Amino acid sequence: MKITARAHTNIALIKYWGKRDEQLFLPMNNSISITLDQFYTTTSVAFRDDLKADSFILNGIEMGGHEVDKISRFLDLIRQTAGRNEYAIIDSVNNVPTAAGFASSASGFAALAAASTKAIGLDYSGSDLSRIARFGSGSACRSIYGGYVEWNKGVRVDGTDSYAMQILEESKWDLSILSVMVEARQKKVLSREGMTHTVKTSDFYSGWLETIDADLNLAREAIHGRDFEKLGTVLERNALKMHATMLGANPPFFYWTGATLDVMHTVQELRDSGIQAYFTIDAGPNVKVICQPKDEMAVKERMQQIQTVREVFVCHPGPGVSYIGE
Ligand SMILES: O=C(O)C[C@@](O)(CF)CCOP(=O)(O)OP(=O)(O)O
Repeated sequence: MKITARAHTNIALIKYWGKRDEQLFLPMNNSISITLDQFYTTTSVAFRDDLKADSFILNGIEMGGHEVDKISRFLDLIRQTAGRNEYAIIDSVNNVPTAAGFASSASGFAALAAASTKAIGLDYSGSDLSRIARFGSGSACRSIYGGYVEWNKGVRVDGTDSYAMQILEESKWDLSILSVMVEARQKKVLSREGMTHTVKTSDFYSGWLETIDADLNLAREAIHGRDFEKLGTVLERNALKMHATMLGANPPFFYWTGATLDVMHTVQELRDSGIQAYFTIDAGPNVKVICQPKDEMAVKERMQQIQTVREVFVCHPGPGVSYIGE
């Protein structure tokens, strides 16, 4: 039976940057994110006993090699959990503008986890689904829920207590998340490699871990209190500290380009002019600018005036995973 699921991508406000267990995808620290309304992946899965291997169609193109292997490794876990051995046909469509440079692994693996568990007969939801989506990509475990989400790192060695929970549903606090796309220049260091290298070599990584609980507490208080200035201040500082750990790695590395800095300076100029806007940056040169809906138009127009900005996509808090059709 074919099952279709949809999951939306998320942006971390307090970052996941480093694993304590690479095999079990167990993070060093908790992270907090917002699920976005505009960017999502829709994935259909059908297990069939007449297939000789998994097949993976992404945006209408049959994938091969590394892409299929990644999916099959994840499906092996699903098959093992269900005690089944059939192969599957996976058909995935990313509603993420390619220019957006968004890591669609979070929405991709959350949608795949939801569709494949249901298709194989596992009735997973909530924490069960978040826990198994984590094995696809850490940040995917947060996309199971909508709105404001926290991934609890867990303390158990086997990772059974490492999964995400919703802090506040999407309809309870509307914010504007502007995805500001700039020219990508250098080869992207994937976040998985980047965080592994940082944990292993960065002189600044211990400072990151020492200050993360204070950041998490401030972010939780800000979300519960709908305190935008408090949330913006902590999320911008947290992103800068994450990127600082990379500068302390050996060899150092960084994702920013001149255009990234153009956006960062402009956001700070907006604040100097009285408009509350804050930025966060992940494993790439693009910047996400967060503001209140009342300032969205002014902030978007200012971003579009920056010569080195290619495009600006506007998002708001979005929903958790859902099933479509069947
Ligand atoms: O999203 C965040 O908290 C912060 C980051 O985006 C910063 F770049 C990392 C996301 O890492 P992910 O792709 O989930 O890694 P995986 O577990 O190795 O697949």
